[in-house]
Amino acid sequence: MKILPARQTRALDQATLQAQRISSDALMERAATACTTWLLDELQPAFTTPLHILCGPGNNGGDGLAIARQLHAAGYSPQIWLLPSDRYSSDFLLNRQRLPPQVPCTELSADSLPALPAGAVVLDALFGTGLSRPLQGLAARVVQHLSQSGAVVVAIDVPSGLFADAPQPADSAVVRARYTLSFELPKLAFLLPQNAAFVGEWTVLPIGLDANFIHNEPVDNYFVDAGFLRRKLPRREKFSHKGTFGHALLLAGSYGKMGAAVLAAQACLRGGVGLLTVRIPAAGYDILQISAPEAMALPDPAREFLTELPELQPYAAVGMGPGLGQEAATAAVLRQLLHRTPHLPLVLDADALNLLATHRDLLALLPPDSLLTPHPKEFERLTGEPARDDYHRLEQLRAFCGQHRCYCVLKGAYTALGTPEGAVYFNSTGNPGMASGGSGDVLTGLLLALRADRRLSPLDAALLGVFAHGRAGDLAAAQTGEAGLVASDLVRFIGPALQELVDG
Ligand SMILES: NC(=O)C1=CN([C@@H]2O[C@H](COP(=O)(O)OP(=O)(O)OC[C@H]3O[C@@H](n4cnc5c(N)ncnc54)[C@H](O)[C@@H]3O)[C@@H](O)[C@H]2O)[C@H](O)CC1
Ligand SMILES: [K+]
Repeated sequence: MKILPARQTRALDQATLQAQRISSDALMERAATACTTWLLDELQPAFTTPLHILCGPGNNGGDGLAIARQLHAAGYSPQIWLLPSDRYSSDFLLNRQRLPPQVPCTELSADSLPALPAGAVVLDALFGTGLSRPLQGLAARVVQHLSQSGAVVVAIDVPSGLFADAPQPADSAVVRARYTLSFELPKLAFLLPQNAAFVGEWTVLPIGLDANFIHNEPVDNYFVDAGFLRRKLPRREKFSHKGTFGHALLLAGSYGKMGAAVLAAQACLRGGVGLLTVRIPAAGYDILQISAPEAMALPDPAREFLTELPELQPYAAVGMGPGLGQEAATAAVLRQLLHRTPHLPLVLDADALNLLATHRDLLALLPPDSLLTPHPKEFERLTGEPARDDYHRLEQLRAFCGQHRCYCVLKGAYTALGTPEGAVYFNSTGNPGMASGGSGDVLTGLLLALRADRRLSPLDAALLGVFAHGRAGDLAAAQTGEAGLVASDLVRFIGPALQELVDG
């Protein structure tokens, strides 16, 4: 799915009205119907649950008024609270008129705020994508009042006070929603950790906005769900052989961290690689042969860490990083690798990234389309500059990928894949159970397998790998629970996760 900024969202509204020859209030009615349906189907409030709807002066408030009318028609007794303004949108006014007289409608003021018992449901329809400045005065006071209550807050389109695609000043008043119901496409703000406490659980409700417009509109950000990846992973043809899927080389492990090499190797094998050779320090030889018998072991002359780069001629892709350590001799191996692989697909992770950050001249040697997989701390070391906030980090990601012509997987909830062209793809799979040691090693191995597969573009390999890794985590957590999930469980579910992508 594309992620549209607020400005393009308004253009999308207009395009929809023209393409479908409908009035703006008809579109508002659709949006309200989608919200009402969600409330009745998912939240299922009792008829006795106190239901308050806070309405601002624009179309977000108009949505709230239309939802109130629909809830009233369904037998509920919503109470409306209006934020006074000197200007109301025309669809707000129209829906104000359409409101049955039985629905109580009160103007908010500092002395007149709704009493909100714990368990009350509050729909926040104060401000949506039209928010142009931080909330102040009465609106901020209402938000504060809401935060202090134990009410279940459902934000309509966006939690009021939250900018849909830009940071707001620290300490701004923003509604803390339990649920956010957004229309058609997700907002960038929903995908950033700094906004998690405001957005809560978010859902996108389809309201039939113009698909043509969405298709043609250029954007910088994408949300990657299963539909987005449909048919990107080709099935394995009957007459395919191991050459089709490539021979990968993995450089990994050091004394005490041989497990990282094992996990990455197992993930690469489960990722469908044709052949895998693993370069490990000599002390890792038995460990690897026993725990990943399908892989060939190519031990380094040194016992505890890597000191020599093997011949690269046989390989379709090279991965380096898991469990490496940061010895000077290993840094020299990375240097040789970068010098000798101007065209080989590379996947770099963990200590390979830390070595890049401490030997910064190496960054200039990265072959185009290299794939880097840092977590935020490693990414900060790579850029050399702490991010001011999540939006700044995204700008750093775009700049870094553009400057080094690389793909960069910034790991976290909604892992963000940056591309050399400046796009960012947010992943939709995965769960907090994956925030534990070894998960990253598994991702590296899986990505290495997909980069060795000559049928896939660098972008598709990265998108598919990140998605399947998270999906494997979701499948595993269904059995182990989140706390009990360990990286080896991810390995077991890579196969099923990839198969789902093939089967669509
Ligand atoms: N996107 C869709 O498909 C649809 C969206 N709908 C809803 O419409 C809103 C956007 O409506 P809009 O009228 O443009 O903006 P708002 O309601 O968010 O409010 C604008 C209103 O408020 C003033 N304002 C802005 N910031 C502040 C502030 N900090 N303090 C006070 N006042 C402020 C501004 O000047 C305007 O007057 C969208 O989110 C959806 O909920 C449609 O219903 C249909 C489809
Ligand atoms: K809102």
